[in-house]
Amino acid sequence: MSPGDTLKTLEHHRLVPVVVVDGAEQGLRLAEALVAGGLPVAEITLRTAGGLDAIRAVARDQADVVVGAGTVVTAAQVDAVVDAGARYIVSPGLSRSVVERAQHHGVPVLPGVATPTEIMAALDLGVETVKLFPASVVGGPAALKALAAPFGTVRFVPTGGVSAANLGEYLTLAPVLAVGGSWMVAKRLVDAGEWDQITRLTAEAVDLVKENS
Ligand SMILES: O=C(O)C(=O)C[C@H](O)[C@H](O)COP(=O)(O)O
Repeated sequence: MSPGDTLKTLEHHRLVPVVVVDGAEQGLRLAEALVAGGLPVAEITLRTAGGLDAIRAVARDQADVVVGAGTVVTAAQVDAVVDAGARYIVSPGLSRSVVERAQHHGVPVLPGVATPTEIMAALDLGVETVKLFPASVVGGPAALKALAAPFGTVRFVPTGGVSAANLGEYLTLAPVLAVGGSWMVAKRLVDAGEWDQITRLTAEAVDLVKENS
């Protein structure tokens, strides 16, 4: 899959579940639960020591799932997650070294931005799809609309505080490629092995995306 195709797949699903898992086994179970809910997409974060193993396991055993790496903050982590099979990289902020390392590997990178200056820095680096983070704290859909206005080519993936209650407000905005969020894959559900509940919440979210697209 080319870098452009990966972003097209995210745009097709319009929803990126932000996942925190302890390792390969939880990662695989969670990916199965997401697929069962109709969403073959996962951003597995490096917030846990087992995140990298989970990315590797899902990339190897569940090739239909478009697996990306989240919370990537160093160039060395970019190397590690690409080696593990991550197809896209998400970062909480904008780091030149992370972006350039991802570009070196030919893997799409979504740096986090919260200001016009950061959007311009992303454009300087040749990045036109960014994560708005933390979306609810910087002002939610109204902030996204205002930030996007001067930047006609930029697409956004608002993340942070997105939920079933407000995803429609984001998805109806043209510059929004997809939304990111953790509500359907909450860590407490993962730790409790509530895979059916995760599937149910995922299916509900997928339906909401359809209603709002
Ligand atoms: O870990 C990272 O790299 C992040 O960027 C943070 C996640 O995107 C948010 O934790 C998701 O936000 P919630 O849906 O409000 O939980």
